[in-house]
Amino acid sequence: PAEGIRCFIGLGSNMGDAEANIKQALKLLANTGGISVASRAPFYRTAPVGYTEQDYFINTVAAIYTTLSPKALLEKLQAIENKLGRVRLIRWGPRTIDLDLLLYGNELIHEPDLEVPHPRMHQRAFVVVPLADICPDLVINGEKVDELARRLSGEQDIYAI
Ligand SMILES: Nc1nc2nc(S)n(CCO)c2c(=O)[nH]1
Repeated sequence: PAEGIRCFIGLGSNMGDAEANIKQALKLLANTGGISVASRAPFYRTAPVGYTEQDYFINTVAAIYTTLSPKALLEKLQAIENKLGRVRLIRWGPRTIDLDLLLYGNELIHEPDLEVPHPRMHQRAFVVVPLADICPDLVINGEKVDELARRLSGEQDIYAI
């Protein structure tokens, strides 16, 4: 059986070969001590939200189990972003890879450098739609994630690829 806490990670890329970047990030994640990748959703092409003057993204969500603490897990995610050449030119701007810690078990974490559940995840089709693919019974912000996915995908451009 998988060991540790079940977490959900959002993966996104809109620079370079986005699908290859995400596949590489998943491989690095699976090869990280203290992390096992349990499942991932299909890939989606998604309209940029937040900073919209940029290309469409490829997004997915993965379920992992980890024995790492939230901070240690966050450091591993950032290390993978750096390894794949993440350059922060414009905050919210284009990126080769983005790994967001969405959920860490049922924990609520409010620290300057870490907020879990991710504060904007319930507003983002690019998170909620793939999340509903792998865990439709989750409840986010008091709403079943599969209902949230149906509602948000009617408002934001998102295409299964
Ligand atoms: N569609 C889409 N829009 C985004 N805006 C930001 S910021 N990001 C980076 C993830 O927080 C994304 C993204 O991954 N996908």
